[in-house]
Amino acid sequence: MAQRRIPVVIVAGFLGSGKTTMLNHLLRNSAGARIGVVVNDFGSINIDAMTVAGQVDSTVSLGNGCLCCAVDASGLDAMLAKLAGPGSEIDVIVIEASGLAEPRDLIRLVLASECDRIEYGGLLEVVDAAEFTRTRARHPELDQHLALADLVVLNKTDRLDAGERAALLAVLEPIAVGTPLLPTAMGRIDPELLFDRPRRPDRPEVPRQLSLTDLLREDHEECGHEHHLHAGYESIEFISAEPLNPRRLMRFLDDRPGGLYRMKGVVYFGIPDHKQRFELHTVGNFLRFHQSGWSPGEPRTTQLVLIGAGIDADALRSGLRACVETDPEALAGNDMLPVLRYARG
Ligand SMILES: Nc1nc2c(ncn2[C@@H]2O[C@H](COP(=O)(O)OP(=O)(O)OP(=O)(O)O)[C@@H](O)[C@H]2O)c(=O)[nH]1
Repeated sequence: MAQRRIPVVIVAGFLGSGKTTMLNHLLRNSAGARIGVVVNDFGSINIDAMTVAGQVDSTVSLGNGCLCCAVDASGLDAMLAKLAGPGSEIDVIVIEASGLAEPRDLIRLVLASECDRIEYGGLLEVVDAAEFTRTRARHPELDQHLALADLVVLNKTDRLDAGERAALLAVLEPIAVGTPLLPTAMGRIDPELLFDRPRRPDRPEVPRQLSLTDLLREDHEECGHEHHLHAGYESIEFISAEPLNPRRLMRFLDDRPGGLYRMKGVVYFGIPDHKQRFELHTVGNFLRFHQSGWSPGEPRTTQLVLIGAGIDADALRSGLRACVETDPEALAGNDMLPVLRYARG
């Protein structure tokens, strides 16, 4: 199977909105994923806490398999190539946009990258909920950033009461039309909203002593409960042994509700010439399919997980059930065109 490209997620947000706080949170709660973080200076990333294993030039190797590197926009492509180089063990690359460039320019840089081991993975805009009105007055371009974002992280909601929060959501919704708004405090987003837990069958987990990184995980710090990050999110599973109709699934995806932060899993379309396994991956508005072959003996089934807040589970399940094709013979190759627009090998 071809090596999967490494998704590159861009994190933007105005000064002090909480980008670094969120990155530190992701590094401490990476769920086994190896994260490459690109910042424009190391200053605020909590490197001490991550057991620094070594520093080479502008790259710091973190104890949990994550890498952190500092570049300006001109060095970005070279750094992406380095992070994603042959034998790279990085699962996801996160670029903190502050001081580097406008998010739009960064997206262009990533899309135009000559490195064929990466792919653009979406834009997260971090917003300081308490300062939103003042920030917007000083930086009217914030509206464009919000419109461009795939997921808006509404941080510092601890500083708002319920009425202020509702008023802010009412202002934001028409600016970021259809884009999921994710309220958080201290950037504590569930890492699985951004990337999958890696499966490393070649290296089974062996029992071991807790490392410093394990001990620093906020799960342990706060309540010792592994899955508390999922609290407040709802997770829905959908399984179908019958193939899905690609056009109907794309219509379902186009209309997915704003509270649906993440979808992941495998889709089986079963259309002649397109009988491959299509892995679906959405982060907010961002959507991508990865095509690959089925492993020997792997059942040809669609299996999806939907994660969100305030979502109507029954409506989503019945929406997906309506995508099941009862007459696959009626489908032709060109029914796959809407899917293939979002697909990579
Ligand atoms: N009350 C509160 N404070 C927060 C929250 N998130 C971050 N902070 C604080 O806000 C300040 C700025 O956070 P950073 O994470 O450094 O913000 P940033 O976007 O990386 O800032 P720059 O790198 O300067 O652009 C820090 O003092 C954080 O501790 C939150 O949800 N609630």
